[in-house]
Amino acid sequence: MTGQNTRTGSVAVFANRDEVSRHLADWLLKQALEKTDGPFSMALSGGSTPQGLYGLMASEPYASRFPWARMQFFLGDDRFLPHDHQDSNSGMLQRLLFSRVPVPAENVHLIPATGTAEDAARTYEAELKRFYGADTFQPGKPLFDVNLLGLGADGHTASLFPGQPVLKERTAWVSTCVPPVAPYTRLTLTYPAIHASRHVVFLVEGESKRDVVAKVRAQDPACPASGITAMGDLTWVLDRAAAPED
Ligand SMILES: O=C1O[C@H](COP(=O)(O)O)[C@@H](O)[C@H](O)[C@H]1O
Repeated sequence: MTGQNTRTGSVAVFANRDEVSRHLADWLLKQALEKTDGPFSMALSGGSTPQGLYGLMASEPYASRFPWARMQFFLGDDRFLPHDHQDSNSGMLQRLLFSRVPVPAENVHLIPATGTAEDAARTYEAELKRFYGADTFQPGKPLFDVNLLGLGADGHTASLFPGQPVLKERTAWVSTCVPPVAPYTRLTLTYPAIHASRHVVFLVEGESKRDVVAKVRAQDPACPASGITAMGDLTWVLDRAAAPED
């Protein structure tokens, strides 16, 4: 399965998870090194799928090659939990990546876990706006160079869950979401904030995701991931197990 469609994007399929991680680490390194006219900003996904990639980025030869001082890291979503909780995406990223590479602490922008979830959403949105330098998105000026997204078996991406009010959000950059089908209150980038990306990359692995990949690629409206668009390009990076048959 390969090909390009303006809305659903291009697809790259790799033999296994290690090859997926290696491809993405190489591609991210190239993107980061080529961006010399300003910081290289990324929104990172949580969950289990990207953990191999994060571990690889923190290992040699990648750890010595990434221009960490020029990289700015944000999260696409998190569970509203203390960062040292085992189910916190921030905690996972700290353990696997940020604590193992020389990225300046001020370049790591974790979603706050204090106050109310609503307070945390507003605080994170203000941080994104400070970084972006404006309160509204400007045409042709992405917020993120790369937005890495995962995909849940129910079609959620980031913490945009099926049937939730957050799917209708067109103004806020960050919102709360309380999915009835998944644990924890979530904070998530909204559709407009994800759209403001030079590259959106869906990273999906495993046979259990094959059907939902096919649904999203067919633009099934029941899957929140079907609503994802990008200012720039959208790419699917899959292992063979997750790739629908042609
Ligand atoms: O809840 C979440 O789920 C998705 C998918 O996670 P995975 O474990 O199936 O890879 C993830 O992309 C998101 O960041 C996370 O909070």
